[in-house]
Amino acid sequence: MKTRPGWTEVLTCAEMRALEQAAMDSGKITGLALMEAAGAAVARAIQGRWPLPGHATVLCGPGNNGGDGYAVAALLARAGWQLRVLGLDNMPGPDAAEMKRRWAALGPIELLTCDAFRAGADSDVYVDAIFGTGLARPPEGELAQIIALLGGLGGDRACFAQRLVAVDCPSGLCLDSGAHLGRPRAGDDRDPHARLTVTFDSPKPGHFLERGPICCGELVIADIGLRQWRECDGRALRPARLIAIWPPLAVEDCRAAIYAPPANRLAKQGGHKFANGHALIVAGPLGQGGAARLGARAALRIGAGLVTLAPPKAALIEHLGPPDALMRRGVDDDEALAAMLADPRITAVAIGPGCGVDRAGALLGAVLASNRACVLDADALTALAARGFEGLHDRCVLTPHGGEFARLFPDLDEKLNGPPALRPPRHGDAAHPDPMRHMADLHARAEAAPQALTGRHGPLYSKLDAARNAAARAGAVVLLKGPDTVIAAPDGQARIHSAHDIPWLATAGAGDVLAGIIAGLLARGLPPLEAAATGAFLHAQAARRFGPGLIADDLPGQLPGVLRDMGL
Ligand SMILES: NC(=O)C1=CN([C@@H]2O[C@H](COP(=O)(O)OP(=O)(O)OC[C@H]3O[C@@H](n4cnc5c(N)ncnc54)[C@H](O)[C@@H]3O)[C@@H](O)[C@H]2O)[C@@H](O)CC1
Ligand SMILES: Nc1ncnc2c1ncn2[C@@H]1O[C@H](COP(=O)(O)OP(=O)(O)O)[C@@H](O)[C@H]1O
Ligand SMILES: [K+]
Repeated sequence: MKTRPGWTEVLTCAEMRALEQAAMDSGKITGLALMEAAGAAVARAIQGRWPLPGHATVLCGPGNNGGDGYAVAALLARAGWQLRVLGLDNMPGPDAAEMKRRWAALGPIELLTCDAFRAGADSDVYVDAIFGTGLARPPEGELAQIIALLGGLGGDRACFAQRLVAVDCPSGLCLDSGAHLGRPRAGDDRDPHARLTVTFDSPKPGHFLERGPICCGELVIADIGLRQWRECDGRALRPARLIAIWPPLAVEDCRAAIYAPPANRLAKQGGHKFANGHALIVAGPLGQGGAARLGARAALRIGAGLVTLAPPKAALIEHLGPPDALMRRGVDDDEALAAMLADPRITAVAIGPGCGVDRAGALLGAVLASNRACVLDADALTALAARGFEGLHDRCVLTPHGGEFARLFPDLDEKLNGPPALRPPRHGDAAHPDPMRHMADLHARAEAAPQALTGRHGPLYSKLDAARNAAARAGAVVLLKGPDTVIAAPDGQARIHSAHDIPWLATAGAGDVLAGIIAGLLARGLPPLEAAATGAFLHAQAARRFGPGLIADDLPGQLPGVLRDMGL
């Protein structure tokens, strides 16, 4: 999946509806104008990729997504394309009905059935405008079969994949979760794969989560004129609570995050190496030191002023090799660790990689009691699951992969990975009687009670819901790994980092490097959410820069190049 560069605010489907409604209720823009803008954006995207007019088949569903489809058909026809339009005989809302009427003045509408779809001549482009953000339950009957046909059922998926343009999303995809309603969460062969997906105003979580990046193809985010309703005196009306960071965070964001002098005690240290913080990486017993060394090397490379590796004394001998910049100090028990952490110049701790569950369990109390910014990974997470969350605080970053997440939050994992249960619609999911007020309410509620918004979700429980619930329960930042890494803070703020483009990052030890990068950034004084999000991004950039064949040892060495590429 490709998107335009820069960080991008993400809106849930309910928030998108509220925004659209607020704009329309202002009286300054109509729903029809928004739909015209949406149709024009899709037509432009098609013409940009297929410059010569050809044959297009447009499949229009029962709602406004279908309305967009009729608008696209009319624009392409006027540009010289040969159109075949299939639609339903329902009565859509007024804007979609107007678009349908406008198309009907230009050409016929065949009934959208499997037989009709199959019977038609081959097209250069297929436009999927069946369902968008309004999908509320699994597609059934004819429409489900047509969606399966688009997915290549009974034929060659490639037959459509390169020619399928999705309006907002490939139909059947839930744009709040990235899963397909009514189908296995892991996906199957019937998921339509688009070459191109054009979405409006902002991406939705489902474009980045689970099956979304695989099924959406290239993602185009089209401005349809809603910006001014998201801003008030230059401020976002709604705080940026959910941000996607794929591909690059804007370089400026990254620069600010990494090199702006942190407004904390570190600044008092002037240009001294301590101004860049001191990270302590706890290591494990003899023969298991590699993971912690990977993390320590990464913490050094990302710019922590000092990094100390702390194995048991008996294992010090294992760490005699490079890097020479790394300091080593034996730490045998919690008392020794507490004594070490009495030094206020140690600004962050990472514990877990290669630590051993028993040692991690024995040392965890001292780490948490020190109240330091810390990363809890690997064995520390297993120990935490056994010990309970007491002592966690809002400067802790937990970095579980799926298995560790299941140990820590079994009920949330069950909701995420168990049989999908559709939720009933909730307050705020439907149009609000006073949408302008509704947007202002969203803003106020987010500031006053941050958890209020995190309960707003789509029909399926998503990875975003799971990470947010976990962070709220733990009272710490949770970074839930995977090709779609979700980072959530206890106050409901979240980031999604999509790494679907770098499957080679899933290699032994990559997580240890990530823990080290985050520890290094925490040591430098970044707030936990930013350290985790920026760390996930830089980690992935290192993997992108190296390319296939990557082993975890290669990642720290790529970091200077990553920073240089960003002009840092
Ligand atoms: N929200 C916005 O700001 C804009 C939305 N636009 C378009 O409008 C779309 C959303 O429109 P709608 O809310 O009408 O939703 P959709 O067009 O996605 O479809 C929902 C319609 O299908 C029905 N439906 C839902 N699940 C179904 C199922 N499983 N089987 C059969 N029928 C089902 C619903 O009752 C509703 O009528 C967006 O995806 C986008 O394409 C654009 O026109 C521009 C602006
Ligand atoms: N399919 C994938 N594509 C890209 N990145 C992935 C994929 N699966 C996992 N990752 C990333 O690879 C890293 C693996 O970390 P982890 O599971 O802790 O491995 P380890 O314990 O071996 O270090 C994480 O950063 C994770 O987000
Ligand atoms: K669609």
